Amino acid sequence: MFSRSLYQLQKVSRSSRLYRHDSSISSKHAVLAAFQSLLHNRPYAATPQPTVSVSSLNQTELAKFAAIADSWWDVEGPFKPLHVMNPTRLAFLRSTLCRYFGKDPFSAKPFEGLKFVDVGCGGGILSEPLARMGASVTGIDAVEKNIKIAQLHADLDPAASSIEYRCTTAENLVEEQMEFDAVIASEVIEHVADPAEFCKSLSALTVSNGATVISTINRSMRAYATAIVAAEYILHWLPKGTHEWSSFLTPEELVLTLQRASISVEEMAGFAFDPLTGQWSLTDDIGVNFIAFGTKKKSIV
Ligand SMILES: C[S@@+](CC[C@H](N)C(=O)[O-])C[C@H]1O[C@@H](n2cnc3c(N)ncnc32)[C@H](O)[C@@H]1O
Ligand SMILES: [Mg+2]
Repeated sequence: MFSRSLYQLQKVSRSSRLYRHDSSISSKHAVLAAFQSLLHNRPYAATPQPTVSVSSLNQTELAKFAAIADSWWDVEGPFKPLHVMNPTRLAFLRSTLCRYFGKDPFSAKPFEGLKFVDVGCGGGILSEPLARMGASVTGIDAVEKNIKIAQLHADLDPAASSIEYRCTTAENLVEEQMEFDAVIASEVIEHVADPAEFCKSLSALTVSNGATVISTINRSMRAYATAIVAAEYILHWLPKGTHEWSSFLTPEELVLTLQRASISVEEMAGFAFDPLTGQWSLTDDIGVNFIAFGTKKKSIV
């Protein structure tokens, strides 16, 4: 019910601005720069040749998380939306990953025997339940304070204390030649310096025939109205300035970016918030918050 065929997504992508042809773009780097400038709504300059960033770090974004790191486990604090969204994203992860890896979704530890990395894990809100579901979890974050808080919290629960937390980046783990059955980056890609390079790192960390899962916010007018204006300025769920609308990716852009990084998106779902119950649920509507499940097939390059 929640799946969308890649064919449908590609059809949408073909009509999107990512496919516009510019004859002044000749080299691979220039194409990448043009692609990035389109993603960020920044003007594209053909010369001089840009240096391709190898770091996913955006220091301004990291400072925002460092400033509120003490509140990761305050369920009424600035990370409340992540706490409330947790059961819904876990339902998607349980269903897609169990189906893909041939695991029983109804067992107590459905992810037993699987190695996951939670990239941009923050205080470990997602890493902990994944570990309790049996996965061998590595949680990484670029902010040292986040990792310290994640470690302290995980130490309170023997079922979560197996998580290996490290203050590092996806690209550093690639250099260490680490690989995982599933690479998960939830609510992170909208905060990185270079989404295309970030996706390449996530792909490199994914074992051949493994899975990559990304959740983020759509660059839609509805997302501007709800995820920024309502959540930050009216309801004060998040500190003002948490999100930059221009840093969001549309689902079509995410699919294309992952495809260029050898990850084929096979399933997508939206998250819908019900203001009456205060709960999130999975939906076909990917207009605001959405999550994509992809796989790394040997044949795609
Ligand atoms: C919105 S939080 C999401 C936390 C966690 N994934 C969750 O959903 O509960 C984004 C996190 O990504 C981290 N982050 C941002 N850019 C990063 C990067 N380039 N590499 C690693 N972590 C990064 C931030 O420090 C922050 O903890
Ligand atoms: Mg975010």
